Amino acid sequence: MADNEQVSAAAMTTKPRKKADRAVAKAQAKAERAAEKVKAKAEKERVKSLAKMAEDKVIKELIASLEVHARSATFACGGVVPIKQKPTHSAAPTTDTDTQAAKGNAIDPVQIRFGTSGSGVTVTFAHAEATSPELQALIQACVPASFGRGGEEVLDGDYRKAVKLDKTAFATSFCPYEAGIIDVISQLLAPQTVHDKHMCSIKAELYKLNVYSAPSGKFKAHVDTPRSKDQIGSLVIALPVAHEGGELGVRSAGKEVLFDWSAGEGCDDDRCTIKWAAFYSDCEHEVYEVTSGRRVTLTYNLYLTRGLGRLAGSTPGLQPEQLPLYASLEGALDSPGFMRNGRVLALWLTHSYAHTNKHVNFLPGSLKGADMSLYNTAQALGLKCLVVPIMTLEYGGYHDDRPCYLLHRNFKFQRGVWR
Ligand SMILES: O=C(O)CCC(=O)C(=O)O
Ligand SMILES: [Fe+2]
Repeated sequence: MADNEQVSAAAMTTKPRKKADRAVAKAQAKAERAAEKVKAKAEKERVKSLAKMAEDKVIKELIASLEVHARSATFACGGVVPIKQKPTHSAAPTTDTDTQAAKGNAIDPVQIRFGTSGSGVTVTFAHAEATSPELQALIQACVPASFGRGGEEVLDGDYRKAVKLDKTAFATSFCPYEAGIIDVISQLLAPQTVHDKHMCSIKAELYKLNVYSAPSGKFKAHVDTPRSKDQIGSLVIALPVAHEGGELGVRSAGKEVLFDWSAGEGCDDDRCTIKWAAFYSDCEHEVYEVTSGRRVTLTYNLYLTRGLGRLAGSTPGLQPEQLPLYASLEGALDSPGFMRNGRVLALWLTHSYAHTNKHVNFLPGSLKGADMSLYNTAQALGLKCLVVPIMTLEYGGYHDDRPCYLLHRNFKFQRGVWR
């Protein structure tokens, strides 16, 4: 009995021990499974972070390429148009300007008429003559030039020292279309490519006549107030009047282009020219101080209008396939693992747009310079592109302080956020 009791006690003690062992083994197995899971997760994270690093590298390279693209793109252009001179008995033409004039590109001397009906005055700009009585009378007829500050027109000689005539106060024989200037601007600032669906053209509208005189005639750094939502830029025509200084500096993406129209740059009594510059509305620009003489300019507002469509057989000037950006973007898209899940690649635009006005919203047709060639490059690579304004948090949407360009093979819009 005592033995039996012992056996049964042993049996009783063995049973609970087996149960405990099983529990330990179960816990061990669970812990092992958990450890394996953690290991697998860590491995997955490692692979994911390697893929992310590879993708980040591709994106970094692409961004560098986009920055170069933005910096090297055209945001301002300019040129020289010779003025026809009275025939002389001098030797055959030798300079570039003379050769152009001989080829028939030269325009008639520019006339400006102003004054009240019946007592009007005509100034003819055919020589770099800063002292003619007619020019003096023109300057007398001008009034101090104001500029926009905080939504108001203000006069502040420290910021802008110039006089002006509004377009209602004068007439000019000069026509930027006839001079071939609008053709050049259209090609350089509103280039069209085979990939464009919407043809656009440029319309120039006379705005003002300005005179910046020495000493200290200037207009400090500013961005022009757009005169309408479809304004794309400004055109400045420098009439042949002798002066020093007064260079026009135009800036975009950290670069400045300087237009120097002072004497010694090809304007004297024998070879007289019109000089011009055009730039996008959102470019900061500045007229440096005029140190001698007078700088007389006509300004035009440039608007984008819908064109008539491509003429059969015409060859567009821009071929995105030849832009360095094409190779970079193609390389990024071909990289294994780059946005495999079909996310959106959002790229900031270089220029600003009046995108909120539905009536004149030609986007993407109205994209400027670097932005248009980016759009066309993406299209040439078969990407679906959208130009989309990014909302600010105040309006309940996705926030960032820069406008956004979006492109990728597959993209979708979810809960107000591009993913
Ligand atoms: O005369 C120039 O070159 C530019 C003038 C200007 O910036 C303006 O009128 O807004
Ligand atoms: Fe300006």
